[in-house]
Amino acid sequence: MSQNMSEDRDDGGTASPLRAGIGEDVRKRLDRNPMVHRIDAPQLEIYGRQDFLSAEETAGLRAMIDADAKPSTLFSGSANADYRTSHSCNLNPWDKLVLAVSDRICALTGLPARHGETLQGQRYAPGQEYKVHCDYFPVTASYWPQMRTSGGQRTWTAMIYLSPVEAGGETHFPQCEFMVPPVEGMILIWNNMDRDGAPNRFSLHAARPVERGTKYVVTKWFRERPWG
Ligand SMILES: O=C(O)CCC(=O)C(=O)O
Ligand SMILES: [Fe+2]
Repeated sequence: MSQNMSEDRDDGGTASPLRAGIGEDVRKRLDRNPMVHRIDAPQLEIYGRQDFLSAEETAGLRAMIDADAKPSTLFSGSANADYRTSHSCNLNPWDKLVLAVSDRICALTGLPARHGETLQGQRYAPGQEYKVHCDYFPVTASYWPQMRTSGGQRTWTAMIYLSPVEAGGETHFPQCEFMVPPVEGMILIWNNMDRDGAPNRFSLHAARPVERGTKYVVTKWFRERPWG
């Protein structure tokens, strides 16, 4: 393999001033927002904010998910029957509510709208889960060259809980030894990169199986460059 090819392939997997700068900008912005609290995890930048959406907004998004959700696939497109057992869908980016929620996420984080992927909705019935994974792209994946030219690496993830869950359904960060129980209307925001802008293995996470109730979330993944 030529030097050039290996540089191409490794671009998303190494330290990067661009990604480090994005991390710092968002961190500074969230740190000075009194409504936002930093979750105490020394190896991971992760924040929460309660009441990010109203009950009317969460109900509206749940209805959109119920109308469109299909069995979830993995990013790789692989049919992995028991890895991600939820139902999911991309939400219509031109819908008024979806636009308002996306704009609010961008205002909170300071991240540009054009770096954000389409808001994705997800629903978990009892027993359904999303096993441990990282949201950033592995540069060894077959789809990486395509991702690299369509916005590059994923940096921050913003996820909003749209329903209370009676039992189970926590978002678990096993490398950091904590989990977040779903609270309707709360947004969780974390940086998938470390301080140097390299993929952070401490961002590994899972959606634990729902035990009782139904869990709904929306997720927005942000790229290091404009997406598309
Ligand atoms: O549902 C959750 O708690 C986590 C979802 C998730 O990991 C994702 O959408 O990338
Ligand atoms: Fe995830």
